[in-house]
Amino acid sequence: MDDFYLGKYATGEAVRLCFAYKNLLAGGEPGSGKSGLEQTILAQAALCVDTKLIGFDGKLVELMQWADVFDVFVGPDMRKALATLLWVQRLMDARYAKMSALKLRKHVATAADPFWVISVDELAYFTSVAGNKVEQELFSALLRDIVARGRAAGIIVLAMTQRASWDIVPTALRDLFAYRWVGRCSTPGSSDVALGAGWVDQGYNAMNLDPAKPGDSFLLAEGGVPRRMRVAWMSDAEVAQVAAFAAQLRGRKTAV
Ligand SMILES: Nc1ncnc2c1ncn2[C@@H]1O[C@H](COP(=O)(O)OP(=O)(O)OP(=O)(O)O)[C@@H](O)[C@H]1O
Repeated sequence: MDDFYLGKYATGEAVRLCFAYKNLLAGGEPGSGKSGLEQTILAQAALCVDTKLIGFDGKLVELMQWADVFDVFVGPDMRKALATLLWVQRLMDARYAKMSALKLRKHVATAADPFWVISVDELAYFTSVAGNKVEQELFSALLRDIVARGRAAGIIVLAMTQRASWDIVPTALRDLFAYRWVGRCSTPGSSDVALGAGWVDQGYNAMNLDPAKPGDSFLLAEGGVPRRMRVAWMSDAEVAQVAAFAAQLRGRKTAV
């Protein structure tokens, strides 16, 4: 989980990020390249033997190719979504109890006690479309708790959203993400919601990204300054090949 390749900075350097103990928020209008980013990350996480994966896919489109790789897959099913987050919260609490007993500040991931990567696509589906208001609020509260406390316990959240707006990504949630990525947005406000307030005024405005270049984006990594980048792209056939190999690696299915 410590050296993932995501694409190239505008300067030509490779974008490499450590995902151990780091969460990522990705926002951008439809077609801006969020799925490309998500697939690139999942393709690498799926090949890590000390990592388990949970996919939330309200649209049943983006993550279906990883269905045989996910340890838990949640489609458009709010009850399963909530049950899954409650299970993750219990796992997190149990890990904290163990860490506290062993006087450890971080969970040490092993194949037997791995990292859990939770990919949520699309955040707004579970917080404002599916289920009723009480369920949506519970989903938001559980996810916020997991993003806030999960890192040290080896639980990593990747949250994707087309709707980078304050109601979907409140500041208190956004600020918990060490990594923030924004693809093209239709308003400067959305750009700031994803990256952080004030970046548009400093010239980092995702509304100015070229809509003809999906994957063109800004990446803010841990308190730095956003950097322009282009996400690497994997075709459906390439994703299918990696997914089949990862499934085989995980003892699920024979690779094609
Ligand atoms: N990094 C990239 N390089 C080249 N082409 C890309 C890249 N990212 C996306 N594309 C192209 O743009 C299309 C839309 O991208 P993608 O599905 O990733 O957008 P999205 O933001 O996830 O959209 P939605 O919110 O509708 O799911 C892709 O099908 C692909 O053709």
